[in-house]
This record gives sequence, C-alpha cells and structure tokens, in this order.
Amino acid sequence: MKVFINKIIPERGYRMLEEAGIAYTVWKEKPILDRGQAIQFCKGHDAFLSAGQAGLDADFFEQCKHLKVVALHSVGFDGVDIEAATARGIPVGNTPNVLNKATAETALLLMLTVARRALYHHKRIKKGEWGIAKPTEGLGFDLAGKTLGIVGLGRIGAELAAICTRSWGMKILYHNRSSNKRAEEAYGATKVSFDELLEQSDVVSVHTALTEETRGMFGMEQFKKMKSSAIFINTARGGVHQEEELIAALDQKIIWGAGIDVTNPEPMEANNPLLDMDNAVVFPHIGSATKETRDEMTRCAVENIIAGLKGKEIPYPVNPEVYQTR
Ligand SMILES: NC(=O)c1ccc[n+]([C@@H]2O[C@H](COP(=O)([O-])OP(=O)(O)OC[C@H]3O[C@@H](n4cnc5c(N)ncnc54)[C@H](O)[C@@H]3O)[C@@H](O)[C@H]2O)c1
Ligand SMILES: O=C(O)[C@H](O)CO
Repeated sequence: MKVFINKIIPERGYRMLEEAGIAYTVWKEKPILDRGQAIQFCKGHDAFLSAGQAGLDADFFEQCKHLKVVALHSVGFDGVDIEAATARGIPVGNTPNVLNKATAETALLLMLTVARRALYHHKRIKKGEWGIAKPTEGLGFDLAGKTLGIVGLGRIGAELAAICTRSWGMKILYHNRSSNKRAEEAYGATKVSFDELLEQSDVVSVHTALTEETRGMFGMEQFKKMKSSAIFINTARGGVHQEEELIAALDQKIIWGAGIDVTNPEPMEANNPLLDMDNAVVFPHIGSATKETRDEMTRCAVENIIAGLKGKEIPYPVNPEVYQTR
C-alpha cells in the first residue's frame, strides 16, 4: 500500500505512516505539481494526500478511480468534485475542527489590524513619520461593544463569536442557511437576513464554504449596503468576494476597510492595488498556518489515509454517503 503526498507535511505524518506500515512518495520540489503530474503520480499509488491540489474534477477521479482514499490537507473542499468521487466509491476526507481556533484568530488579527490601522502606522514609521501631531490624527476604532456580523456561522464562525463576545463584548448577528441554536444560546447571536446583517454590522466576517451559492456573494451592491464605517473580513475563500468591486469600494470609501486572508485569484499579483491601500490588509492564505494546527491537520489527513487503505470507514469523511453506495 502506497500513498502519494503532493507537498511536504509535518514530520508527524511520516511517522504515523511508517508505524502503520504504509509506504509514501512525497513531492518536495518547487514548482508545485500541475494536475497532469499529480494524476501520473496517483496512478502509481493507492491513496492521495492532497494539500491544495487544483483540478480534482470528474476526469481526475475517472483517471484515478483505483484510489482507495483521497485525504485533503484542509477543511475546505471547494474545487473537489465530491459527487464524482462518490460515484466511483472513493472516500474523500478533510480536516474539520482542528483549525477553528487558528482561523478564527486570523480573522481577529485582521479585524484588529484594520480597525487600529496597524499597517498604516507601521508604514508611516518606515517613511520617517513617527509622531502623530494631533490627538485627532491616525485614529482607528474600538472593537469592544461593536456589532460583528458573521456570514456562515459554522465551526470557525462560532469560534470567532466565542472570542469576540467573551473578550470584546461584541454583539453577534449572523446569516446562515439554518439556525445555529447553540451559538444563539452561548453567544447571544441573532439570526438576521443578509441585508440586515450588512446594514447593521460594524464588522462583517465571512466564514461560508465557497459554493455556487456563495461565489461572488460580496460585490458593490453588498458593500453599498454596509455602513461606510464598517470593515469587511474574509478568511473563507477569495471567490466569495468580487475583488475588483472590493478594490473600488475601498478606493471610493464606500466601506472603511478590509482584511482578507484569501484572494481572488490566488496567488495575488504583487501589483494588486489592495497591497498599496492604507485601508486594506492582505495575508497570503495563512488562516491555519500555526505549527500546532498544521500538525493536527496532518494527523487528521493521515488518519483518513490509514483507515482508507485498511478498508475501514475514514474518520473525517466529506462524503460519508460513499459507504452506502459502495
Ligand atoms: N483561510 C484559511 O486558511 C481557512 C482555514 C480554514 C477554513 N477556511 C474556509 O472556511 C470555510 C468554513 O469552514 P468551517 O469549518 O467553519 O465550515 P462549516 O461548514 O462548519 O461552516 C460553514 C457555514 O456556512 C454556512 N453556509 C453555507 N452556505 C451558506 C450561504 N449561502 N449563506 C450563508 N451561510 C452559508 C453553513 O450553513 C455553515 O454554517 C471552509 O469551507 C474553508 O473554505 C479557510
Ligand atoms: O480550507 C482550509 O483548511 C484552508 O483554506 C487551508 O489551510
């Protein structure tokens, strides 16, 4: 039994595989593999541990229908044709929950950085402009006591609600497909329509998956509904916002600021106007990038591989229905 791993993973993963007696091949080179190369490697292996491999479409699963399991090194599975995998009896696994705290912390870091204009002040020092001349200059705003609107109150959204209510006394509004009664009870979160959330929030933070329904959900029409003093935060997927319209909304001061960990497309070009704007902060998709979290994500992914190769149900399936159709 052999697994193909398309990027270097934390050491813990290799140890787990060795203890389970599973051989592995790791692609350690740059550039990262293209889709065709990934398929060629998968053809010589029984399982695939995939960190952000693009193009896991119906054709991929057709060409690689011998795979016993595909383990994603992420919780998000947009870009993976789950129906096609299920149709060929291939379980696909992800890494839920273990990255909730790191990703919610990233959203909070973006909120604080934008609200307190941290990058703007940092850049001013570099330009030799240390002093703030007047008490009215260079001001940000308090997050404490403000209203946070969470779009997609699932695992990560709930973690952000927990941090922001406990430590900052923020009021939580949310927009979701279904009610999250637990979050309503635990954090006093109130379910509202998408428009109400946009109109009433001081910070709007996105935590939905990227689906056909959420793609492009934030454009000029939505930014215009937000308060001109509000901040837009996206740690979900870049495809949820329309980047040109976000740039225009920031440029025209339709909203006050934005912090994004995910861009559209990724990677972002180095000459993107967002990188020069004083009211925008961009991170290169580092939501889950802590040592502890990446270790845990690796554990989940490798547990999925080991179970899949041993013919057992994988512990973190995206398509549990595969076990009914098999
Ligand atoms: N920046 C990063 O590094 C990073 C890290 C982890 C996760 N993510 C992204 O965050 C997403 C969320 O992760 P999660 O574990 O919290 O997922 P989750 O499934 O627990 O939560 C997503 C929530 O969005 C809601 N939702 C779905 N469609 C919606 C719609 N049209 N309108 C409103 N709400 C909708 C769902 O009901 C659910 O409550 C992932 O899919 C991934 O894309 C990014
Ligand atoms: O979906 C995820 O888990 C992240 O975007 C990758 O770390």
